[in-house]
Amino acid sequence: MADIKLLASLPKAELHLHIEGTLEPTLMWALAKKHGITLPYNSVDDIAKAYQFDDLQSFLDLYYQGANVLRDEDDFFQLMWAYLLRCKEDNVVHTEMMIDPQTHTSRGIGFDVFMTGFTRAIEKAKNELGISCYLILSFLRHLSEEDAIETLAQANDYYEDFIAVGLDSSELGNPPEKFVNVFEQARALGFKCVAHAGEEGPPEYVWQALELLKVDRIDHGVRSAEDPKLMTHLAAQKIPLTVCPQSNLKLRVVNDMAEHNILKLLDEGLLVTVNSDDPSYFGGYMNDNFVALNDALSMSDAQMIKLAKHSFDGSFLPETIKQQWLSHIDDVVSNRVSS
Ligand code: HPA
Ligand SMILES: [Zn+2]
Repeated sequence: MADIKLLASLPKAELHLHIEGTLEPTLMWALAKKHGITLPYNSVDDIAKAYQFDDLQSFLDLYYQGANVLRDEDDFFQLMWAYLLRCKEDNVVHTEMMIDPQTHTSRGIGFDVFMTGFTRAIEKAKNELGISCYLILSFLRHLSEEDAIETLAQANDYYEDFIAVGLDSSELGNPPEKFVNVFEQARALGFKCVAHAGEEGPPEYVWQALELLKVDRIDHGVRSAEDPKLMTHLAAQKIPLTVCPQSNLKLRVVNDMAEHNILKLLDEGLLVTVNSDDPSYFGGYMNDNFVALNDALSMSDAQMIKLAKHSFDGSFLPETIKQQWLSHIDDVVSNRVSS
């Protein structure tokens, strides 16, 4: 069983986080009141109680409904700032966050509104909390590729604020091959690429994300374990998998945390990382996910340290910065051993 005091002392990066999924019931309630929006809940407690899901789609329905309270620049600032304060608590020093622009543009809220709020909070976090942030423009895969292409064009004035493009929402029936052209355009513009694959979808979707979308990492990817050839490929190419344990449990990708395969993937040499996905909806932020794994699977200190190191290895940070954080982790570990 890993030492939880060690967890707090390890710097970590978060690589799979949807900013709209950090909307806590208290903020949702306050923003609904501010904008005169009627929610289908009677209290803040009622909101939290509604977060029981059967699968990905049942979650997405509430997630898009919740995002409807985000209306003005300050709402987006508050959302981002609250998450970055939580990062500080968990010793998350770097975060690469997905934004779903179509969730907002489809409601008539433009990039000028949400990007201004988000970047104001990010700048404040850089200065006051010492946290670095990258943004990932994520396309909603239940919508058409034309819609994704239009969204990429609309982001034109904000390209320098994004490091990558991503692909999220309803996976089954919306395979990566649907988005070949928009990912090709994004790569030509210099963006890194990520995609959700192998969460509910089969290993074939992970292959498509790698071979057709040419992604730099896979979000989730836990179903890769069903394909030995894919496992060998992921290990050999050091493709990061951004795994989200509490999300997998809440969305019934696994039936029991004790059945989660992340440590098996780790021990088989894959570059797996721990992430919170949509922490407000799934019951925990970064360290909560580590604790849930540790409680169910009793990870070793060595596994915990490796997962923290992988979070930087799998990030889009420049090599020099990655190395600084990796040696920082070595220092934390050796000080602990010697004290
Ligand atoms: O885990 C997820 N999967 C797919 N789409 C999402 N959008 C937010 N979270 C998720
Ligand atoms: Zn996700």
